[in-house]
Amino acid sequence: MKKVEHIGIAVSSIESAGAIWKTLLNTDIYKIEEVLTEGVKTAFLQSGPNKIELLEATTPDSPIARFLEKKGEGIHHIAFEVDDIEAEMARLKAEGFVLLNDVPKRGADNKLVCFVHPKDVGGVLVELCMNQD
Ligand SMILES: CC[C@@H](C(=O)O)C(=O)SCCNC(=O)CCNC(=O)[C@H](O)C(C)(C)COP(=O)(O)OP(=O)(O)OC[C@H]1O[C@@H](n2cnc3c(N)ncnc32)[C@H](O)[C@@H]1OP(=O)(O)O
Ligand SMILES: [Co+2]
Repeated sequence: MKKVEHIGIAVSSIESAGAIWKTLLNTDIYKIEEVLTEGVKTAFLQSGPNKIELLEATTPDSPIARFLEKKGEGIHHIAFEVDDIEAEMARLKAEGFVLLNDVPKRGADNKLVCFVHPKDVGGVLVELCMNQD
């Protein structure tokens, strides 16, 4: 794993949470993207080398909708950048981690992603992501 690529934050509304984060970080949202397969709308802000991903549910059965129902707004996942997602998935699987998708799937920002179950990481949902370009 190379570095933390982004921190994902579940929000009820990108409009209202975005306003808070824009003021906090003193920067604008530079990209808004909907990922239909995850049932989410994402908004990205950059703070120095760090990236914040705000996630709003777009469907009632989205992982973000379920998370908001159970836990409310807050940190949803930590994403790590990897060079070779399939190799990293194989390594983690061999180490006994439960992966939430068997093959890499399309994420936001032109990335391939895979999630590791939070029950295997002390209650933290981990995302692996790899640039597609
Ligand atoms: C935009 C694309 C991409 C990117 O490019 O960055 C994204 O970031 S997409 C982000 C949204 N997508 C996902 O989260 C996909 C992976 N998540 C899942 O597959 C599910 O959410 C889950 C983690 C398997 C949980 O689903 P499910 O079992 O159906 O939900 P429950 O509500 O029943 O939860 C079971 C259990 O897990 C705990 N949980 C759920 N989410 C999280 C979380 N984010 N962090 C920590 N723990 C989480 C939940 O509290 C339950 O625990 P118990 O109550 O103790 O059983
Ligand atoms: Co993410």
